[in-house]
Amino acid sequence: MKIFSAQQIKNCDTFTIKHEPVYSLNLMQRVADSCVNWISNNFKDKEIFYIFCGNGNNGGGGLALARIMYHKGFDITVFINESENFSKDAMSNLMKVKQIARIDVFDFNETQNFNFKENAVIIDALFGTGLNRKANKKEVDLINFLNRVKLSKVAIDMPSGLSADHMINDNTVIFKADETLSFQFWKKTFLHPETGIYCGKVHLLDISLSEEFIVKEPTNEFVIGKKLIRGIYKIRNEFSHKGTYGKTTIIAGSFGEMGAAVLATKSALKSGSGLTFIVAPKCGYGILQTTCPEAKYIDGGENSNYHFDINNDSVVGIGPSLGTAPETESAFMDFLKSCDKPMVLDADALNIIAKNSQFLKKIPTNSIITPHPKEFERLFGKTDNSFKRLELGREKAMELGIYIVLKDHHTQIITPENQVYYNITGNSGMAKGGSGDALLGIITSLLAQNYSPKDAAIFGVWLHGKAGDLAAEKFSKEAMLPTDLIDELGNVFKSLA
Ligand SMILES: NC(=O)C1=CN([C@@H]2O[C@H](COP(=O)(O)OP(=O)(O)OC[C@H]3O[C@@H](n4cnc5c(N)ncnc54)[C@H](OP(=O)(O)O)[C@@H]3O)[C@@H](O)[C@H]2O)[C@@H](O)CC1
Ligand SMILES: [K+]
Repeated sequence: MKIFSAQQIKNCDTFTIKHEPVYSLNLMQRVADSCVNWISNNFKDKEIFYIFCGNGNNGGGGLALARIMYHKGFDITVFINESENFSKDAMSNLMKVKQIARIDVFDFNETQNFNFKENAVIIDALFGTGLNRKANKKEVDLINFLNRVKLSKVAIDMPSGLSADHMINDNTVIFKADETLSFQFWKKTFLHPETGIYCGKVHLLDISLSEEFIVKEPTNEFVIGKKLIRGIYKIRNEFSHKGTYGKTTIIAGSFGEMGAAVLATKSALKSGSGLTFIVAPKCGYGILQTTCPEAKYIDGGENSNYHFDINNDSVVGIGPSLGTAPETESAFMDFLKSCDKPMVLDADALNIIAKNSQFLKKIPTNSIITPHPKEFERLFGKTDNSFKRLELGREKAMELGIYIVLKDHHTQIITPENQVYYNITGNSGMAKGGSGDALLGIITSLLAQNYSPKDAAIFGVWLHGKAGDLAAEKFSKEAMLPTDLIDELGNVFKSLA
């Protein structure tokens, strides 16, 4: 799914209006209809709606929504800024609302003394993608006031005050929505933690904008959708044997932290690897042979790994709980110098490289690194926010010729071709030690099965999140464990096949 900027979305609206063709007022009606459908289906216990409408087309959509909802039997009150000029389509919808005697229309000034009823819903149709200035005092006061009212809140297209494309300033005032009903496309700001927090749950409504425009318009930012995953996923060939599905070698674990090796190995086994090896210290031998009998054990040292005796034609995933003992560090660096095949690196493998940054260039081209924000910072330096972090990630992925899986609520896969793929599967139940180890196992296993590094990273991150969602459904976000996530991988594969 492509991510477009506010300007590209505007161009898409204009193109659709011209080429479908459809009157802009009718497109606005379509927008409102799609919102009414969603609201009728999802707010069955709500009757009273307070709709706050701006003067541009976001407000115009809100006014159309007010009329349609009124005719469906909802109790509607509208708030507007009477003193400002309205866009043509907003004015046309305002006139229609004013003809309905039973819809009360108030000025924003009257909000503070208004008696809001319980169990009602506030709808924010103040600003959408068109906002290109700071909100004025009247608007800021209104948004601040609405943010204090304790009712359910729905934003139309975007929470008002948010930009579609950019990070916000500390003093920006933004409507805080529980649900955001947006049209057709994810906006970049919905996907970053500092700005996405204002959106609540995002629901994309299809308003049939021009497919021709969408296909042709270039972008280098995407959201990973089902269609992309279905294109990547390779059904297993029945005429095959274990050699068909590659060799995976996990290098992980140290004394007291053998769980990381178990999780990474199990994940590799459970995501289809033909043959799986685990290089781990002797102290973990019993644990690994018991928990992962399908994997072949390779001795990596006494209490930590310091000789990496790997099968040359296998794909390596290295790092979980490797430790940073001096003998491990020097063995790892020798290993890195000797490799030219893409591998997957996480955790202590990245921490060791961060301490010796000249080794960044030794990471084989087309490898995949999977840092969380702190590991990213250790590797590449501090940035002010997640938008700047992503920009730095793009520079580094291009410079080093590697894939960076930047772990976050919406993990970003950054390619050396300067593309970014945001993942939207997964949940806060995965914010637990061990989740990253499972991700390393999955991605390494896919790479070993001949998925390209780009596909392995995208598919691996998506699978991991999807399995996490199934585990959360079963056990709750609080109680689910990375082990439960690994157990759900099978159900995700079943849903794809
Ligand atoms: N084409 C369509 O029908 C479609 C429309 N869609 C919907 O429209 C939204 C974008 O609408 P948009 O560009 O009008 O700006 P919008 O986000 O409301 O910003 C608010 C500020 O803009 C200004 N303002 C702008 N024009 C003005 C005017 N003529 N007359 C007066 N003011 C005007 C004004 O600011 P000011 O002039 O005071 O600086 C206002 O405060 C989009 O998010 C989506 O909801 C789509 O869903 C689908 C197709
Ligand atoms: K809005």
